[in-house]
Amino acid sequence: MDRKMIVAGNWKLNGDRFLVQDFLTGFADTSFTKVSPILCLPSVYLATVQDANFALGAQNVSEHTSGAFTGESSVAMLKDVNAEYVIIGHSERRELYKESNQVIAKKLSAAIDAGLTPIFCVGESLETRESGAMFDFLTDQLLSAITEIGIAGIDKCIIAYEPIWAIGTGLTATPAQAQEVHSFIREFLAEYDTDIATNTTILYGGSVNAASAPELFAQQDIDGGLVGGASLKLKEFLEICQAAEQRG
Ligand SMILES: O=C[C@H](O)COP(=O)(O)O
Repeated sequence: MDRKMIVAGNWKLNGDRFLVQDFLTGFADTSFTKVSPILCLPSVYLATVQDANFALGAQNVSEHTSGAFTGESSVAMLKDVNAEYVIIGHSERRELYKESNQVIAKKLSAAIDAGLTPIFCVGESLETRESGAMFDFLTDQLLSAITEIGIAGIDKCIIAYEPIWAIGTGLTATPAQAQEVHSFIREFLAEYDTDIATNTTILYGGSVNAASAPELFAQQDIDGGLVGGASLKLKEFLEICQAAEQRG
């Protein structure tokens, strides 16, 4: 098995340059060896980060390379400002900006072609879970990506399972609920390639905090977290990284 633990913070539309500076200072003396911390900042702050003890990610990217697409950033632009990762398919992008599985697949393709690592998000609503259609829904999300980028493309992604009902609600999936879906995702990938299934990093996201992280990260198929609200609090985010370091 070749999976490194990852803790990725997603600041969403939060933070300012002072908070960026606090994180640069707060991480300066850290020396994580088993976990890779990533911060997905609002894109305007990416270029302000130098010599960080964490990797940089963006929260979105255009599927287009250039042109009349007001407000968008291309993969090349993100690379220009040293982003190595980009969140693609977050449920907020799917819901609020109507990003379809097809558009998300094209974004994955653009990112991979440029050498950016996508953090590819999948996850169901409570309604879908309770209707019994959860695994079919997740299969559709995964399948549309594989159709575009192939299983070799998935090998270049980090997958994040984020049940929509657990995002920003304080309702964390239980470790068993999260493990069940992570295991399902790995089994789904194994139908294509067992090595890729074994080696793909799958993060859990949805109200992860310092208290819930150790038990979540102890699950066999959970390789870290995609952390929203708690990634804005330096001390707590460091504690979450530490929990992943101890599991790793
Ligand atoms: O990208 C992060 C997720 O949406 C989780 O956010 P949250 O930790 O605030 O629930």
